[in-house]
Amino acid sequence: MSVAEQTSRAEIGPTAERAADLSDSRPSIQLKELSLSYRQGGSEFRVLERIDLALAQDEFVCVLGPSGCGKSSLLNIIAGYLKPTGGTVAIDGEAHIEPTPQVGVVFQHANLFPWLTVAGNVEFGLRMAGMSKKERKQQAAHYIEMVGLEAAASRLPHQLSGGMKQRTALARTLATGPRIVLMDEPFSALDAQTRESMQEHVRRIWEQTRRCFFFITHDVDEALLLGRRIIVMQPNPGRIVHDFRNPLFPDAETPDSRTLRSDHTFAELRRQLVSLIAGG
Ligand SMILES: Nc1ncnc2c1ncn2[C@@H]1O[C@H](COP(=O)(O)OP(=O)(O)OP(=O)(O)O)[C@@H](O)[C@H]1O
Repeated sequence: MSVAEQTSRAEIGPTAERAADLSDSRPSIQLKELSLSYRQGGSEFRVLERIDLALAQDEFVCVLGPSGCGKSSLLNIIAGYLKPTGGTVAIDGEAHIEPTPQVGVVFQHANLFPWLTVAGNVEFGLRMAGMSKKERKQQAAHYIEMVGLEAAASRLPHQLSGGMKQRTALARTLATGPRIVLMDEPFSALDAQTRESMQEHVRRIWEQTRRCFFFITHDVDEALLLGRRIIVMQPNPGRIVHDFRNPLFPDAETPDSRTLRSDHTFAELRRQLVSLIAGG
């Protein structure tokens, strides 16, 4: 590849070049003119303003932005936990206003039931949904295997490492069959080595499931290594300032982290993203 080609590949385009518009897949989740404000004293504090976003059913989207730009608020609205002040959220054209099994969430902390084993935690939502014992055991075993925890299925949460707890949380969320999986900085409490291994797990799981993953992170490297599409937000009020396809994934192939990091464009994309997040 020529230097000119490498440079253009590393250029982050303007917001106008919406990644969603370039997508072949039909949108699964659609946010239109979304806004969120809180009343503080006598005045209004605008957290999110005019967010328009279409998420396709098989995308891996990473959301980056400085602290306080409204990333978690946006995720909580998509999850149905928070009601926007304005605008709409729709799943397959249907208004989405409250939590539904179609939207799964993985938080920074796994929040497992301490009295249930890994298998018990993964089965819990399935039991609540009325699935038969045999079926939910099979379903849970499938997802426990997917996250690589077969050998730990009968352990209690206090017998698990941080990474294992997060893998259990991911299996629990995936087992309920959501259309979209929202993840709010799921690896930020983990050490660097565990974090890298979790990134490989998530990348492989996305490959296998091809569901929409909406992944919030503060870590530019993490976004570049995982996100096929990257969204950058800015605060005051929180809005999307960039939304682009990650040029490190030019096709359907999913190279591993080492290959991606050694790509000529990785460092340049990283530099541009750090500058964008800093408001450059
Ligand atoms: N219940 C609330 N009342 C008033 N302001 C709130 C409330 N919840 C959030 N905010 C404000 O909304 C803004 C966005 O918060 P949010 O947690 O969504 O940001 P964030 O980008 O996820 O931040 P971080 O990266 O630090 O987690 C912040 O300024 C926060 O103080």
